[in-house]
Order: sequence, then C-alpha cells, then structure tokens
Amino acid sequence: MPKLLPDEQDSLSSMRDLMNNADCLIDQSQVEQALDRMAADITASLGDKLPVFYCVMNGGLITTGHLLTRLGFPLEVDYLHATRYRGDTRGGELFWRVSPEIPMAGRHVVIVDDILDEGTTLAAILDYCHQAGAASISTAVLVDKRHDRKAVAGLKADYCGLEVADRYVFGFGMDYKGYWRNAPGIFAPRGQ
Ligand SMILES: O=P(O)(O)OC[C@H]1O[C@H](OP(=O)(O)OP(=O)(O)O)[C@H](O)[C@@H]1O
Ligand code: HPA
Repeated sequence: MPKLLPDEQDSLSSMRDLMNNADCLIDQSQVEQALDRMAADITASLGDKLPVFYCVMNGGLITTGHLLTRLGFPLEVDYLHATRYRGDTRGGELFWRVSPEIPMAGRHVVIVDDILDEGTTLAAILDYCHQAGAASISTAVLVDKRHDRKAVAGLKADYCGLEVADRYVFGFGMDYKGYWRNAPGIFAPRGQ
C-alpha cells in the first residue's frame, strides 16, 4: 500500500491524539435515546403530512440517516448544503453550495441538521424556506449549544435531541477540521 504523504501522516497522528484525549460529552446510547424521542415527536406531528426532509449537508448527514430510519410513515428526502465553518472551528460568512431540488412550495418542510450553534445557518435556511413558500417549516437538530450568542435571540429548533456545553464538539456528523464526523457519540477536545 502507498505510504501517506508527510502532511497526511501528521493529520493521522494529530486526529488520533485528538480522539485519544477527547472528553466524551454524550455517549452513543444517549444519542440513540435522543433520536428515539425526536422521531416519536416528529411522527406525532407530521406522520400524516407527506413531509419533505431536507438534510443540511455535510454535518446533518448522520443525524438525518439515523432519524429517517426511525420514521415509519411516507416522506421524501432531499438535501441542501450551506456552510460557514468550512473546516475551521470558528464560523464565517454563510456560503450556499447546493440549493434543494424538491420544490418547497406548499409542502411541509423539515430541516435536519447536526447542531444549532450560533444559529446563523438555521436562520438563513428558514428565510429560504419562507421565500420558497413552504406550507409549514419545522427544524430538527441533534444538539443545541448552550450560550447567549444566537444570531436571533431565543432561536430554537422545533425538535432538539440534546443540549451541549459551550465547547467545540465533534462526532455524529460534526467535524473537527474535517475529521471525526464518524465518531459514534459527541466529544470535545480536552481542555478546550
Ligand atoms: O449555528 P451555526 O453557528 O450557524 O453553525 C451550525 C452549522 O455549522 C455546521 O456546518 P458547517 O458550516 O461546518 O458546514 P459542514 O457541515 O459542511 O461542515 C453545522 O453542520 C451546522 O450546519
Ligand atoms: O461545535 C461545533 N462542532 C462542529 N461543527 C460545528 N458547527 C457549528 N458549531 C460546531
């Protein structure tokens, strides 16, 4: 097998170190229970509405997949990609990479993402959904970060699995500099 380039080897070592030294804030079974609760609430509200679920890529990928397999009613799935962290641990300007394909007009829309942090991303997506003429708009996030820096005061998701402390977190879709979206729980670098 070809060897890694030196900078790839550095990334491999530093990402292994990161995980070896991370604090597990929420373990996999707590995440699974939170997803069960979200699925039950979503089913009760939207189970007879033929909703369209829009995954916010990339972070929303894992939450969307786990949530959708818990929903036993007819629904459609699409995605959009709006990003503002782009491999960094601090957010910048929001950049729309991909707009959704399934028209939102007249539909019951559910936006699914991994995290509501400052809320700039969710607020912009909500504006988009309103302008697109959705019949109703619901938001579902796996975690809401606890702090008072929300872009819109009091911004909350309609369905929220868990709250996390005000630390940069990774796992279950959330990345640390592009890595560890695959971690099966929610982690934070130790000391940060
Ligand atoms: O509430 P906010 O402070 O706006 O942050 C939340 C957003 O940030 C992350 O996406 P990111 O911009 O990292 O894009 P990515 O998922 O493609 O990595 C995350 O997946 C949310 O979409
Ligand atoms: O804490 C975070 N972790 C990963 N991605 C994020 N996007 C916003 N906040 C975060």
